[in-house]
Amino acid sequence: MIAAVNASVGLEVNNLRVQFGAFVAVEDTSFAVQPGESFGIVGESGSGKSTVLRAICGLNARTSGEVRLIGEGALPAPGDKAFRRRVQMVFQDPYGSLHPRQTVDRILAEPLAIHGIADAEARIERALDEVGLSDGFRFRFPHQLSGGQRQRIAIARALILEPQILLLDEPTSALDASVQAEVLNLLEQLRRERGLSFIMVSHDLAVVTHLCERLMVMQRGRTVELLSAEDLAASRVRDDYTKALMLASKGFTRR
Ligand SMILES: Nc1ncnc2c1ncn2[C@@H]1O[C@H](COP(=O)(O)OP(=O)(O)OP(=O)(O)O)[C@@H](O)[C@H]1O
Repeated sequence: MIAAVNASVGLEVNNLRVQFGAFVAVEDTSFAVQPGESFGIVGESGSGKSTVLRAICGLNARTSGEVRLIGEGALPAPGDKAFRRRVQMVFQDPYGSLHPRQTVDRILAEPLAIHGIADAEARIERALDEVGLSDGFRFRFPHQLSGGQRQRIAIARALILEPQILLLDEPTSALDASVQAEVLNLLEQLRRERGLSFIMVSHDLAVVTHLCERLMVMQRGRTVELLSAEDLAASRVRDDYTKALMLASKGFTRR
């Protein structure tokens, strides 16, 4: 396993607003994720959670507001190639996000080629090892993997550039309960070992509180409240919408 080589880096979002045509999907959204922190974004479908993650990566066309890294030393701005290397995204549906006609080997080599990194062999081997898959998986296609294995490959692809922040968009929602727990535990282990910061989106409070220390609740593109996982577990919740989400999340318990 690799120890964290760089100090942890966090991220701040100020007054984010994202518009699709006349529709405002996200507005007045501000939050800060401290270096090494695990931060969750929850809300029902369509509340704007994924749009916030995509905005951080610069993937939405009409976006205003500020996104910046926080931590020691000179840090790259969004739009810089170095920012994209430090901030990596893991998508909800690994079947959709992994190229169906590429072997694992090529899937993992691609980001290295884009960023001009030479020691592909060693990095691929290490990334597979870190997500608990042996070298024997290197030449399989996505359809030759289980759902949990596909998600592990998607995580390995995100890790291969040694980022400092992972943006996780419903990383376990396509998996059944036991595999979901395995992948969440793997993510938590990687976060601790690498000193990563996480921003994780989910509609499921049980999943978010398994992994996150603080969270933001969103409804119709706006922040309902910011609270700690402890507050949530102790039902120190102000807003009725958050209370309704708690009721809807069966099996919601603090880890
Ligand atoms: N490219 C786009 N063009 C137009 N509207 C969009 C686009 N992307 C998202 N939206 C709209 O913005 C709103 C927020 O979408 P978003 O995907 O961020 O929600 P979400 O909370 O992540 O939902 P889910 O949990 O279902 O993924 C939705 O009403 C969606 O239809």
